[in-house]
Amino acid sequence: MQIQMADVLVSFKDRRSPALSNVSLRVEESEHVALLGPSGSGKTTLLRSLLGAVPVQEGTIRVDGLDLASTKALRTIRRRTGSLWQNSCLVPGLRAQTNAILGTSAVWGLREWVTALRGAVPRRYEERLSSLADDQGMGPYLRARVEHLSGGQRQRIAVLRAVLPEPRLVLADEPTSGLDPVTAQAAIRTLRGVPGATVLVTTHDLAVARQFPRVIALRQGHLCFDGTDLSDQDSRQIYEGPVVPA
Ligand SMILES: Nc1ncnc2c1ncn2[C@@H]1O[C@H](COP(=O)(O)OP(=O)(O)OP(=O)(O)O)[C@@H](O)[C@H]1O
Repeated sequence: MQIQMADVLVSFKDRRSPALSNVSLRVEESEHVALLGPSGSGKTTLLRSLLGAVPVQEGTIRVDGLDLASTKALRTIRRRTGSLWQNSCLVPGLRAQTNAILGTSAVWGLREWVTALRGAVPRRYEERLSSLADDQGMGPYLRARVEHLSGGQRQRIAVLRAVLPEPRLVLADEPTSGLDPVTAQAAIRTLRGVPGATVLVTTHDLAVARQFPRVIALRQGHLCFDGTDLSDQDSRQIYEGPVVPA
């Protein structure tokens, strides 16, 4: 899906400075973008704004040409998006595999609900889930209850949940936090493996960001970098330099 943000301002109540200031950017269909920036610079807010989850006081956001100011457009975009957030909320008491398929529930029929409620995986997702889980090293844990998984294992189940419906937009907020380098690599591969999807991933890991064809950075709510190659000097500027909007 194509994303167009024009002069977006997001300001939270009781905050001195806006979380996003005058942000304009365009991301093309199928583009894969890493979003960098110091803690509190507005990365999560930017992702959330694409799902209408934060108050946008000024500017416009269009996803797939649809203006997110419309509730109907928002519903459409949310249906086509797979997302993963920090402290990804998995449903306790359910198996990992049930959590992993939950993102597909909008299209389940009665038989699939019954299968899922029994803790099994509806047939049409079995093969894809098993192959994605194996790639994440999660095959042996699919039948475990999520509260018996480690933080990193839960994170990987959240990755599976985000991509299983084959969304057209993938939004992932720090998907590699808490993962070892090999597992982090697998998580990024899975998130970027949805055919044709536009992918936006926030990260604090420069090595992860450098794997993406495009990197965008925020500093105190302003866009401060947008490019294809992130040099060491660029990264120093993003984290330590003065706030100069791109
Ligand atoms: N719901 C909210 N209410 C009030 N302030 C908020 C809210 N969400 C975010 N903020 C503020 O907006 C600013 C940007 O936050 P955001 O979570 O987008 O940053 P971030 O770049 O994702 O940070 P991190 O890397 O630490 O996750 C911060 O100053 C934060 O305190």
